Amino acid sequence: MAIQKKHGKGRLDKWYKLAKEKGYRARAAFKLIQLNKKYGFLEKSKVVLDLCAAPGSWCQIAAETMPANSLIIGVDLSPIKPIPKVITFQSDITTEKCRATIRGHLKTWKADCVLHDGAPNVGTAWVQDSFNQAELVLHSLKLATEFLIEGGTFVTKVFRSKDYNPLLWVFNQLFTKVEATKPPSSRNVSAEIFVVCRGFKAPKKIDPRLLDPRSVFEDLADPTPNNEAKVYNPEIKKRKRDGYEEGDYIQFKEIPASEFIHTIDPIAILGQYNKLTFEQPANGDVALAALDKLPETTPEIRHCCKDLKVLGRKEFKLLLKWRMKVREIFGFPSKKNTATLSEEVAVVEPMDEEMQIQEDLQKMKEKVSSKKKRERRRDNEKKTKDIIRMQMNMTAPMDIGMEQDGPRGEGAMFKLKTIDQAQVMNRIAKGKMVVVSEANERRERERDSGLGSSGETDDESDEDGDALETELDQLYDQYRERKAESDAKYRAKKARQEHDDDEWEGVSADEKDSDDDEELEGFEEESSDDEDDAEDGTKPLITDLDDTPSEVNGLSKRAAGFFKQDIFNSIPGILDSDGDEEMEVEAKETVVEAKTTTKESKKTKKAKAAPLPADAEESDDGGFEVVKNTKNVDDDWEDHEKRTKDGRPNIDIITAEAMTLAHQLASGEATSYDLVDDGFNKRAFKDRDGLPDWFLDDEGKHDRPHKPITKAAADAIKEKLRAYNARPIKKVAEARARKKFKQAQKLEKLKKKADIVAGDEGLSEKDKASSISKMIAAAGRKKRRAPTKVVKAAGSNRGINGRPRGVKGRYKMVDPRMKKEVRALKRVAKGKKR
Ligand SMILES: C[S@@+](CC[C@H](N)C(=O)[O-])C[C@H]1O[C@@H](n2cnc3c(N)ncnc32)[C@H](O)[C@@H]1O
Repeated sequence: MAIQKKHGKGRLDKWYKLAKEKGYRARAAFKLIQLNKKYGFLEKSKVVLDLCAAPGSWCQIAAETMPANSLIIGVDLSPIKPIPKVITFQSDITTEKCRATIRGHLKTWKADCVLHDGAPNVGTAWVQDSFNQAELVLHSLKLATEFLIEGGTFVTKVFRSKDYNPLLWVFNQLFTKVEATKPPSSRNVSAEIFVVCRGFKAPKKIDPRLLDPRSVFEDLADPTPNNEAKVYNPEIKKRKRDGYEEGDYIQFKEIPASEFIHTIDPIAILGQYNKLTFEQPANGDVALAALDKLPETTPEIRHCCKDLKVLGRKEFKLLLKWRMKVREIFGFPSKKNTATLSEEVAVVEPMDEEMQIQEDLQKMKEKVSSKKKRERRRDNEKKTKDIIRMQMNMTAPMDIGMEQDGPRGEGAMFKLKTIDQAQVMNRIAKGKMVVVSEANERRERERDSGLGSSGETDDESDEDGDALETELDQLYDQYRERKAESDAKYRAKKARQEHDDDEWEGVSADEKDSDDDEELEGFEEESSDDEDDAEDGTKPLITDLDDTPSEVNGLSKRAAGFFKQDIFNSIPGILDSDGDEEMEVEAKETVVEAKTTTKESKKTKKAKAAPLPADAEESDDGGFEVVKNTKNVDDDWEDHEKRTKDGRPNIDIITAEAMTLAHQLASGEATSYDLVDDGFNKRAFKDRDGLPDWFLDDEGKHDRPHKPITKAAADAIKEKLRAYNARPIKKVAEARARKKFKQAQKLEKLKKKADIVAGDEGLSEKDKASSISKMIAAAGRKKRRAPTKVVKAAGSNRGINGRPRGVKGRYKMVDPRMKKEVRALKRVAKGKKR
């Protein structure tokens, strides 16, 4: 029997349990049941030969299904425990002895059906096994051709490997109908498939080559594996249900790091293996030892080598660069070497002067253009970094480009303008990371054109690295895209991210639309988008900055911006708010945004919801419209909440923070305005656009204001919780109450009876006292339960389910066996011996 992990995942599935229940020796029984259900070969057969039959579940099914007095012969390498109506013996089906034994059992009969469910023992040494599955199938087919009757059926298990097609071809030569099928009980992860060959042609002579593994399987030589495709195009990688690839049975593969240096296809190694090892083999590896000692083999490199499957593009690049360096040190041919070599070998003919000048000119031109491109790339990278920094609140938008334009940042605005021409600022204003991908795209285009980073550089040593990077970037991107196609989790994550982005854009529907447009339209068409935006009234960030007058009411631009916040609107004299509608609109949006993002501000507003409307309506011009908006949003969800009779929201205070807040409000220590103010904290206005989820999740844990709590509030909450916990469970409380009620009823009855006895004039005082005490004693006595009736499970009561006829009250069914068992148990308990 094949060695299988007894408790492996999925091993104890429903078929396994069903087989146990039904008394079949293996879950494989269901495979034959299902195959037979589809093709119905067993019912028609009188003689069946089961090759590789241990432990014998197929024989069991055959014995169950075939007509009475059928002949069933089972053979296996492993012994098979006797099965009624089945002849079994132990033998190797590939041997002559086995063939002779079968012949002996069959005598002159022919088999109607030959079954084969064999699998070479799959253990650690399966690879070394002399017979692989396909060969075993061919051996079983050989026996089938010898013992099958004309028109008979051959059922075999085949593994979907490169040998599958040749096998099918052979079957088709010998049978009229060949069908491959996978019964439902066969595990999806298993590469096995069953081929049912019907209508044996029984040719008088069979070409021996048809049954010779060498000639059958040699035709399809292993195609050269495309390892690069395996790494970057996983869609052509076989799925797990097809089993392991031929000759590739190990999941965890490691290879000496020296091999990685040696190989001409390093990407293949990175894609195929899990680990690059520095461990010395038994017979020693000088190259590996040298590699291990090289200073270039840094701890980081070693770390990367430990698990190749978790590496990203950066680490792959690192390893490839390391390989190149080491190859140079070892003197292996590299691109550089080859170039110099070919230069040396090539016979250089002297050029005439004009050609020389032209060539120099061309070279200079190329140099200049590549330099420009490099600079542009650097600029883009810089900008991308700046934008990310800005989005992470590490820098203000005004700082962008300052480093490039000198300490005073005079040219910063011009730099921003340059960005604006490319509609970058628009996107920044919308809080998208498109800019980043745009920069990437541009870089991509540069690479595609064969220039950019892969072009010539001043520094020769960069050249190889850049080319490598470009190539790797492209391959890695392809790889990720393909992975995304096959990886549902990744797709879902990506979709979620995109969805999140949309939600952010959703602050204004127009923005969303225009964004969608942007994605559809090309880069050059984007200027029209800008115009649309301007029409929509959504001003790009750069225009806002320019539009702000340098002095407002004698305040500087920044100071004016600060005092334009809503909070100062109600204070007369700070800023003339006339004509500042735009700023108000912006402020409103910001508040709504802050509300949606910050749970804290939500909570605060929830607590404060009731008194707000009055305040909000009080002043129209003081920027309280913002609060009005807020209220509307709050109302939506508050309507769903329960309210008390006086219309106030029914809020259960369950945290110490909320209790402190409530206490402060009640005692007048804090006002509702303070709560609103608290909502406008530094965290409320954080721009979280484009930040990775993991970062936001982590930040979310700590990035919220910690409200102070008072000891009294904490004690109050504790007390509240204690009271909650002290409450008994409803059912227990009900039972207790019922018991109490019954007792009270009993007492009442007793009192009445005692009164009657006491009022009886015919009784002496002594008699009265004794009868009352008797009554009390009787009431205190527990009612005796009616004894359990013992019913013998015999006669009409034998094997019945439920209450026997004519028996009321508690009963117990007994049978003679049970009596004996109970007695025996008692004896054992007493320590007696029979
Ligand atoms: C999956 S099990 C068969 C299960 C069987 N059909 C049942 O229903 O119980 C595969 C069997 O093939 C047997 N086998 C493998 N190579 C064999 C060989 N050369 N000759 C005979 N049996 C072999 C193994 O011993 C193993 O018991």
